[in-house]
Amino acid sequence: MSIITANRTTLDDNGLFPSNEVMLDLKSLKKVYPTPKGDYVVLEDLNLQIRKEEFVTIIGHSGCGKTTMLSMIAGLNDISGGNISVLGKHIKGPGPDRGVIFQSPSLMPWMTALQNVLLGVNQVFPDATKAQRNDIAKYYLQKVGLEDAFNKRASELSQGMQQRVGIARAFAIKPKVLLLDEPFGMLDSLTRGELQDILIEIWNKEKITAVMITHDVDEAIFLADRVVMMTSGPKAKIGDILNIDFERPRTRKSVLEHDDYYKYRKHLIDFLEH
Ligand SMILES: Nc1ncnc2c1ncn2[C@@H]1O[C@H](COP(=O)(O)OP(=O)(O)OP(=O)(O)O)[C@@H](O)[C@H]1O
Repeated sequence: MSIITANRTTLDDNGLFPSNEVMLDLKSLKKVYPTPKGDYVVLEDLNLQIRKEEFVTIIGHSGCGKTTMLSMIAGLNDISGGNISVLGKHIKGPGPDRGVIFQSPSLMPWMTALQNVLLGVNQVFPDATKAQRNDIAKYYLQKVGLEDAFNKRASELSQGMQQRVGIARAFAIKPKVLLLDEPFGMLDSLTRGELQDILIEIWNKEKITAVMITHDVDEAIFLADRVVMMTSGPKAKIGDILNIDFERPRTRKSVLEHDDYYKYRKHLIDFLEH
C-alpha cells in the first residue's frame, strides 16, 4: 500500500479553505515591537489558515518571528494589526481553548507532577468534583508514561520527565488548539523520539489542532500534515507551505524509507538556505 494520499481538501477561488474546516485563521497579522532605534516590524501581512485536527509545524530562521506568532495565537502577546480567530471568533487574550507547551515546561518545582497538572485542570473544570479532576490529571500523566511518578516533586524529575508533565498539563485542559514552541529542543534524541511518539498518539486520539515550532527539519516532516515556512524578518510572512502526504499512523522507518521523504527534506532545506 502506498503511503502517499491525495490532498482531500479543495481550496476556494481565493485560495482559502472552506470556513467550516478552519480552526485557526490568521488574517493580515502584524507585530511591531518598539525599540530604542524605532519600531521594529517583525511580522507584516501574515496570512495562515489551519484546519481542524491538523498538525502543522512551523520552520524559519532564528529570529524571524515564530515565537512572536505563536505567542500572539496563545493570546500572550498583543496584536499590532490584523486579527486571529479560533472557530471564527476573534481572540482577545489567552483562553482554555488554547494550550501551550514551551521548550521549558516551567513547573512549580515544589509541587508534585500531579499537583502541577491539577493547577490547570482546577481552573478549567471548577465544577467537576475533586475526584473527577484527579482522574483527568492522572489519566494524562499515565498517557505520557508517568504513572509511577504522580507524587514526585517536579524538582526531582529529569528534563524529559518534566516535559512529559508539560505535555500532560497541556492536554488535560482539553484545548481545541495545542501550541508548541520547540517543546523537545532541549532533549536528547532518544527522549525526543519517545516524546514525539507520545505527542502524536495523544493528538491523534484527542483530535485537536496542533501548531508546533521546530528547528528540526526531520521532526517537522515526521509530525506534520503541513510544514509552514516563514520568511526571514523583518516583516516576516508565510513564505511557502509543504503538504506532507504520508499516511497515518506513521513510523519513522516507513517515513525514512519513502522516496518522497528526501524530496520533502530537500524542499525545506532549499527554502532555509535561500
Ligand atoms: N519583546 C520584544 N521587544 C523587542 N523585540 C523583540 C521582542 N521579542 C522578540 N523581539 C525580536 O523580534 C524578532 C523575532 O523574535 P522571535 O523570538 O519571535 O523569533 P523566533 O523566530 O522565534 O526566533 P528563534 O528561532 O531564535 O526562537 C527578533 O529579532 C527578536 O529579537
